[in-house]
Amino acid sequence: MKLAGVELRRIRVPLVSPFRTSFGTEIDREVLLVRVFGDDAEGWGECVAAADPLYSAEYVNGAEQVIRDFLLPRLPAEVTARGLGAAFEPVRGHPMAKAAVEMAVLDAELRLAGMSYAAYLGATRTRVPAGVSVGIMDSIPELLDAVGAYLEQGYARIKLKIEPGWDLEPVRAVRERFGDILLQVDANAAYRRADLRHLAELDPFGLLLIEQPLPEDDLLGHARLARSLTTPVCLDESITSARAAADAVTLGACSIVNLKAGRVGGYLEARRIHDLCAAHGVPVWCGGMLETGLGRAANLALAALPGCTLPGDVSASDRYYTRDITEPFRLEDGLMTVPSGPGLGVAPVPDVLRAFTERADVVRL
Ligand SMILES: CSCC[C@@H](NC(=O)CCC(=O)O)C(=O)O
Ligand SMILES: [Mg+2]
Repeated sequence: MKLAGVELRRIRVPLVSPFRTSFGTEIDREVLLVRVFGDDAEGWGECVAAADPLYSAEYVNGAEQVIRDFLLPRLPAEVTARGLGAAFEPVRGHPMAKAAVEMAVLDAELRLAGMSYAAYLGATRTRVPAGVSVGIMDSIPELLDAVGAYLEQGYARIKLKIEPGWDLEPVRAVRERFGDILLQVDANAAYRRADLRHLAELDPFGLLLIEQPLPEDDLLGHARLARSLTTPVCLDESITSARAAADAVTLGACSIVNLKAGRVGGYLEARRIHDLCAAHGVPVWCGGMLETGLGRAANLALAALPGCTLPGDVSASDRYYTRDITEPFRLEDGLMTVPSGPGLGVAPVPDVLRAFTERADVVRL
């Protein structure tokens, strides 16, 4: 399709409560939205890079600059989402920036074609079970209250953020209070090879998986850990592309993969990782980056692919936001409905978007 321009919009959305991980605490989300428009369509993309480069090397101000200065000048006159991989290839790295542009172009294309993200990606379900990510808390009682409330709401799986000093005790407390619920942990690379014996003490708790215990570039450390654990190792930050996924699985560094479009450069690469893992019997599930309803819509389409056999971090809008910029996604009977409208199937609510907007400008092409 022919694009006339791209709007870059920065919004700030408060979180319902602080979200603490091993790499820091977020109290609000500074989000970069990308809106592409042409004579016959528009499409929305959400950049998942946070304000600070703590989850990975990207950060929202940097992503915005990379999009302005290096990606938009490379947009071909006739643009397709499939063609962006080659167009953006000369730009090294910056997968979250690239993913945001691709997401917007794909949305515009699919709205024009009257096809949903779910249909395009190959979703096989119209509703998916939702897992929820629970941050590090100040006390065990506070954690148990939060987990109890999420289970009350119907979440199918609990994921606990852990770090050295907050791992065995919270897992034990949740197991003792709530029994054999689906339970997993995510360390966001907080441990080191010296901690392998300590991490093996998680085995008795029957966790679904332990997510990214070691640094993203330590595949051999994860392979050594995987050989010493009964708990499956899942990788997140390490899986930066389909090739990285193939290498991690071949090396035995993981037996489960967290799918995140922003981390791998877009939903097309995420689909390729899904297909590769499915072909080798490696379960995948859709991870999250505290997306607004725009990214949530695309993630639900991804979560509905056949290889996504574990509940994803695809929680309802109110897990993070009192007001989402789209109509809120709700959890019903423990399930999230996959949008079925053209493209993302959702769009920002204008007056809510205006209320959260800090600045916006259009880059004419
Ligand atoms: C700010 S933490 C974002 C990355 C984290 N994401 C989550 O824990 C799930 C977030 C969500 O529910 O969107 C992860 O490493 O998997
Ligand atoms: Mg993770």
